[in-house]
Amino acid sequence: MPIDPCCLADYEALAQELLDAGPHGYFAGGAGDERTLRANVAAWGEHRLLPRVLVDVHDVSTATTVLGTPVSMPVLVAPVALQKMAHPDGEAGMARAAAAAGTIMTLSTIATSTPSEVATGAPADAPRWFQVYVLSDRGVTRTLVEEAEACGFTALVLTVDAPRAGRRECDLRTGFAVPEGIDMPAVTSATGGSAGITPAGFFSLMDTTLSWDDLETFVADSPLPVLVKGIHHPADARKAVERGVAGVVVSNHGGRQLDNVPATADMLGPVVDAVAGAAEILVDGGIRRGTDVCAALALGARAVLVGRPALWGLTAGGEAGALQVLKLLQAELELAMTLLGCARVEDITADRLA
Ligand SMILES: Cc1cc2nc3c(=O)[nH]c(=O)nc-3n(C[C@H](O)[C@H](O)[C@H](O)COP(=O)(O)O)c2cc1C
Ligand SMILES: CCCCCCC(=O)C(=O)O
Repeated sequence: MPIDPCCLADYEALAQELLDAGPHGYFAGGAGDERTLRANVAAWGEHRLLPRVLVDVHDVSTATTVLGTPVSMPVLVAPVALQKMAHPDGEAGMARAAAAAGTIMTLSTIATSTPSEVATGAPADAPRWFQVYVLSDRGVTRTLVEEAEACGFTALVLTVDAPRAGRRECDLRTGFAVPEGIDMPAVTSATGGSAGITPAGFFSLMDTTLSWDDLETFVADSPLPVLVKGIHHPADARKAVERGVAGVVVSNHGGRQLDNVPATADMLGPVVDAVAGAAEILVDGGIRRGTDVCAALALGARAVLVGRPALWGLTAGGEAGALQVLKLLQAELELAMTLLGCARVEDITADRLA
């Protein structure tokens, strides 16, 4: 790595230097005018933290549990497609990094490795989640989910905010399409090959009839706990909980789907209130600092997920780079907790927000 990165923005700059314009635009870009993409980052900074002093912080721990699984910190790795396009270590490298950091990695349906490749390429006992896109060819989706279940993945994350691709103008400008030599097994199963496919082309494979009844059936039939990802509206969070989900991920897909929706920092509180403890609430979008994690927890999230930051680490240094990013976030979180007067994650409560 050319410079010694000391914050996530440094990894972002490194990744931009390393990637060609097409892949960089695909990874970094958002939808439309990218208002939501920018707002996601900015809004965490608007939730100011209010420390308590003279609290014993000689032994601060970032450890917690998510859906009952112990993790070293309330920071998980979000599902991100096409990781071998960032670095040859790909999703297996990301899974090893997450395992070494003591946290959970979520494998995308649109990964460049199958669930079994990731399971064999990373420590067997590390908890991993599988993200589900329901394609029109539901057989492809079913086969992947069954593979993930058989390989020991411990939860399913059903993404519901992407019946079509958002208007991703970076991709339109660069003419981004998946390069030769990068295979996405799910796409190859559905279409016979993945080279040359565009994001809009991929999303045209989605089952746009997906409904609340489908969610109910999916949850009822699943041997694994199900989280629903891409919830914006508090009433949808309640509907999901009524259908039995174990967790709700407040997410706008990193500002890549509908532009001009609120930042996730601003959607989180109303969802927490609507769910009222009936399921765990996670949030992603724009988390770039340990202080952002504190704000999310103070607003009621059980944990956060990071998408691009982990990907920038992977781009910059493969598995080791992704691990550095996760460790950096953990160190920032531990410092923020110390200065906030919170020795334990559960001490980060609403009264720590100004
Ligand atoms: C390049 C890229 C690919 C993504 N691929 C997926 C995906 O396959 N499935 C999914 O549910 N979300 C996907 N997401 C959304 C992320 O899971 C997550 O919601 C988002 O990245 C969080 O915002 P952040 O990047 O600011 O942390 C993707 C995001 C990016 C940036
Ligand atoms: C060309 C592959 C597109 C995969 C789409 C994955 C995704 O969710 C995203 O936001 O991008």
